[in-house]
Amino acid sequence: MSPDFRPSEMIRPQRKLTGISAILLPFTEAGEVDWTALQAHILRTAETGLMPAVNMDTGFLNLIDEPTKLRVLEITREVLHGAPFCAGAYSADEPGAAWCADEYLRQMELIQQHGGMPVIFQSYGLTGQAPAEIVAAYEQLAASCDRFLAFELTEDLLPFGKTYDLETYAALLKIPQCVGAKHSSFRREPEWQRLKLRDELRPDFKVYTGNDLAIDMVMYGSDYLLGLSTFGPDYFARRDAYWLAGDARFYELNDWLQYLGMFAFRDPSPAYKHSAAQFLKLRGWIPCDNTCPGSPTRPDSDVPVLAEIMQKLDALIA
Ligand SMILES: N[C@@H](CC=O)C(=O)O
Repeated sequence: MSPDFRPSEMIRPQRKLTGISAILLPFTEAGEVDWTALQAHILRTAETGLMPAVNMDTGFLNLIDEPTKLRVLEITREVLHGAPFCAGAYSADEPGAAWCADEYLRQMELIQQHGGMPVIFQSYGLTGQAPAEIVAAYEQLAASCDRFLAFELTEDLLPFGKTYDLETYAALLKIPQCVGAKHSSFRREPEWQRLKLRDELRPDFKVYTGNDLAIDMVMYGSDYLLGLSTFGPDYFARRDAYWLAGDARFYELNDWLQYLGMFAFRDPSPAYKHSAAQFLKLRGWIPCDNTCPGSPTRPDSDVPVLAEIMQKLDALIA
């Protein structure tokens, strides 16, 4: 395993990208989940060719209760009619908690029963362990399913997130059921290192960038599982088509999507979910831009900025 790499030599032109989109859970004026809008957004996302990922950070997985999680899975199964999707498996806990395999296994079973592929959402109990124990935890979960995705999340978004050391990542690559991993450190270098390691050890393994601040990581060999794509699965689908075709229009579309990402994921970054609601309301896709109770908000003064970006993006895909 070598940490040496030249990003310019890693560029993979005209590659078919796999896009997974972490779906925003929309809310009504009364602070309830807007199930109708959720259903429409899952369907809209799948119709663009992106795979929906529900019950992720963008779906407020650590804030919603069990019946809500379950209803999200039911609606996703109903609306997709067998089309593939991913969903976060998570064991809610507190700092200092012990690893709780049983709850993860239960969540994974539920996701699979609904036709989804589990994404192992981190928790204090998982990431608070020593590296060897973290690997053993993933191996334990792997025994219960055919396919799952691992997920490294930045602490900027959730306090129990963790970026593993490269040895731990290499051990994940050796778990056959772990078919990919979302990398959301929000830094390029560890993702380039993971791509290099992937190419050396297991070329079929998917590195999904979760870096909403560097969505061009797809140029270097990453696929993506982004929250930003929930703002505009249609924009992302077009960008990906341009990359596959070697069309120069990829770059300007990517630039404007990145401007949207930089704006929406600025400090405090967890408020990006409110930005997403503001943007989806501007698009006419949800009737209310309330975010999940308990989640941080953006000011109303963001809306004209988002509107300008939306107009530019709409023009670019017209
Ligand atoms: N969009 C992600 C968070 C950022 O990487 C998610 O929903 O999990």
